[in-house]
Amino acid sequence: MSTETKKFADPAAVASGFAADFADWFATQGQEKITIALSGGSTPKLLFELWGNEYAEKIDWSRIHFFWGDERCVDPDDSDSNYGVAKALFLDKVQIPAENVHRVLGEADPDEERLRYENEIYGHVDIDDNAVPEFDLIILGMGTDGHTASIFPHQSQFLKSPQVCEVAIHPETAQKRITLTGPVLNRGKKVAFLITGADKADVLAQVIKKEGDSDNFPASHVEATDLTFYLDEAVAANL
Ligand SMILES: O=C1O[C@H](COP(=O)(O)O)[C@@H](O)[C@H](O)[C@H]1O
Repeated sequence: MSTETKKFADPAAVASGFAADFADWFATQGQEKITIALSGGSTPKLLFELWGNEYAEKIDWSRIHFFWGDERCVDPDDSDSNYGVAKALFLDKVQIPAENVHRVLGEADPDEERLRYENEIYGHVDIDDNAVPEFDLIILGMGTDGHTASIFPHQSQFLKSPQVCEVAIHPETAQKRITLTGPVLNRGKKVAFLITGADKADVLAQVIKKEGDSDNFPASHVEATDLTFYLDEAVAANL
């Protein structure tokens, strides 16, 4: 297992640093089809803008199949939709076949969609001996409460769920979400956290140092074999 921490001056530098590493990693991938789970929220927006502009012609996007680590149960054109954000900033700007974009149907019944999405994942992603999907790359974020994907502290049972996806509930808004579970996050062949902002510095230090309340933060339970934290100076202040 290798865990690396990379620090950058600000959120824009985090996005550029990750995008550059991503391009290098992509160049080493021999397989025709590459499976990637994207994160949502505010942090990856700068990355999506870079991919949609500077990297539009630099990557053969047609080899990539995109999935989502989590999605809010809203219409795809709702401003809360993780898919909607990626589509507007990036997917609409690059040459990628529509069939390579595997969005969670946020507008569907969550319990039915959880199962449909699991099948969609099984149709494209390698699995291990225990039928756990192994994405080539999973990009994650972390909330101020230590949640990752949509595994929140009050639903930490999803960290060990035998399912591929679960229906999560946001602790404050009660918004339903579909999330990949802990075993799937941990089986990602490569996992990258992009985390920025002073308001997450305290929690991040506990997550990385495995101190304090770290056990209660879902992000601290991601233990993939190839794990990298891309951080800005503000969030890395207490490391
Ligand atoms: O709700 C979510 O939160 C986390 C962190 O988001 P951020 O806005 O603090 O960057 C994100 O990773 C997840 O995908 C998203 O749905």
